[in-house]
Amino acid sequence: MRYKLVAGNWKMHGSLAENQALLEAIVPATRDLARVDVAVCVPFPYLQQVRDLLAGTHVMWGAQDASRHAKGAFTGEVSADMIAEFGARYVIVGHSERRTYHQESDALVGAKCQAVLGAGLTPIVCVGETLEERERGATEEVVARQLEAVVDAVGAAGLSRCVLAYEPVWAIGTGKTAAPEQAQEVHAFLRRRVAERDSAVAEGLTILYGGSVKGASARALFSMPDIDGGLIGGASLVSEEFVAICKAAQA
Ligand SMILES: O=C[C@H](O)COP(=O)(O)O
Repeated sequence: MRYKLVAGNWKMHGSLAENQALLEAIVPATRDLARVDVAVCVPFPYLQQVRDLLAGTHVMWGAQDASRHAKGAFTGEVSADMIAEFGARYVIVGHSERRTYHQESDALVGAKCQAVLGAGLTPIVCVGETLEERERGATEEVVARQLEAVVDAVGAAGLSRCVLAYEPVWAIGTGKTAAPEQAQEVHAFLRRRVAERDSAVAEGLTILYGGSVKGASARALFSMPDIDGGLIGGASLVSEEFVAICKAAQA
């Protein structure tokens, strides 16, 4: 049986003082959960602080993006190796905010995924449809295309070292959580698509749901057979909410 994973995506939020207070609340409150992994993905400048605060604790941590390049004249870019040097575990790749605001293509997301795996880190690869795409019945086509770009880049063996996150764009930061059955349908579809390549990889693949998850909505989502936890935005900045979500993920 797959473990659950609850990963906070702080996005562009935080300060040294706020991060410390948040982590000091989250660490003890999530210490003894059964079969739940907990992680936070933080802005680059806070990697060192988070490493120091989380050293020796059960809470894992990571970044929110990485360059496709290993090194070179790429002003403003941060390589996966640099992130790995801090001792990170995860890097979010292909979040819809990067696809939309930074024009990241499916091919670039695949290349970034490859770079992250090459650094020995675990990519949390995001896929998801816009409202317009859902309304015209293109959800499966869109997430399949996004998934295939990753599999083309890293193969089924590479995918087995990734976490997948289904994040319907219309549910991100809007307060409109997908209904558990609605999310389950897409998660099951994604797992079936992976199974067409490799059934063992599909069975072992952790697929998170992201999009306005709150303490109150988490348990119903996480009780679905193909939903293995959550990628949490806004609620990961509020310790009581994030802890409630982590508790809802317990077996
Ligand atoms: O990565 C997290 C997702 O974008 C979800 O964000 P949200 O929980 O604020 O809707």
